[in-house]
Amino acid sequence: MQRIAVIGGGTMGAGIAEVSARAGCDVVVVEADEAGAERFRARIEKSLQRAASSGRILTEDADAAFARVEVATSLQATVHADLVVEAAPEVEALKLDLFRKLDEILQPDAILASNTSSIPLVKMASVTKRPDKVVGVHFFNPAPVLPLVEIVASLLTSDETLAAVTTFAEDQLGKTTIRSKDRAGFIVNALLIPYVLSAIRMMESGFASAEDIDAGMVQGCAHPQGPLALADLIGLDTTAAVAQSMYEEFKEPLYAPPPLLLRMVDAGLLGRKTGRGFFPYAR
Ligand SMILES: C[C@H](O)CC(=O)SCCNC(=O)CCNC(=O)[C@H](O)C(C)(C)COP(=O)(O)OP(=O)(O)OC[C@H]1O[C@@H](n2cnc3c(N)ncnc32)[C@H](O)[C@@H]1OP(=O)(O)O
Repeated sequence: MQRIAVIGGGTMGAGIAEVSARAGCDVVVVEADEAGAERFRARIEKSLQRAASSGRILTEDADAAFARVEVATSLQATVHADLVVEAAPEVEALKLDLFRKLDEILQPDAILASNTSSIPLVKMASVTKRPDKVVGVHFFNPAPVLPLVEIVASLLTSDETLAAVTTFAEDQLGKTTIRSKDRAGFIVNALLIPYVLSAIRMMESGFASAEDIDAGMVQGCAHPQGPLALADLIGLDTTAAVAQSMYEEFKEPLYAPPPLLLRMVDAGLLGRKTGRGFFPYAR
């Protein structure tokens, strides 16, 4: 697949655009407005510079990847895409609206994928006239670094669509794929989110400090970062949204977002992206 469109140039969208451009694809990123487009440009430029300065890619390859990425503020820019990856915020109404509009714009054989981590794919498929071409491709943050992509089939996804996105992720992007059924949280978040929520409850109850909880998992279990730093990386708004979707699907109390997490989201303490979450970050 050569022409890739990414909807949303936030943390995940920018990472997906970067890995696609580095793989030689022509990428168009659609942002809501010019300010969002500017933020996206700064984000991808910083990440490519980081990859080049650490020697992971050559400077000329980083420059070439940057040149392959175009930014637009209208969905119409996706008209020639072979594959669209929607990476908008985890808000169901927003995603359904995007899928409805994209379905009208795209060529009939284009695949419409979502990077959702928790919203049922079949709901997005059902608002289009191409439910067989709607599929989940779930990347992990930071997408340029982590090798995994979860491929999620809804009850209506065709085998051809699954094969096409698996080939794209594995052969073009060089990622490893795993397959999940269309259940809130899929494989990784179904395991990860209860762990992160347990750490938040542990802190909220005064059981241990944020520093000690994270040190416990980094020093005691060799995790690359502790659960609270990880929540800050994922974004506390995204963490709460994923937890809420999983809770709504399974009614399992362990999935319910704890009050501290909800209050931090209300306060705009969203983690790395706002400079403060469980820990402070230089911006
Ligand atoms: C909720 C969603 O639906 C699903 C999810 O995304 S769940 C979240 C999954 N993510 C994780 O679990 C992340 C776990 N943490 C990690 O892997 C590591 O801590 C980390 C990669 C974030 C940082 O690694 P660490 O060694 O502490 O820091 P650092 O040395 O700065 O970075 C390691 C490499 O990653 C790169 N990197 C780190 N953050 C990056 C970013 N945001 N963008 C691009 N590259 C990044 C660095 O350039 C560095 O590359 P190099 O070794 O070639 O120079």
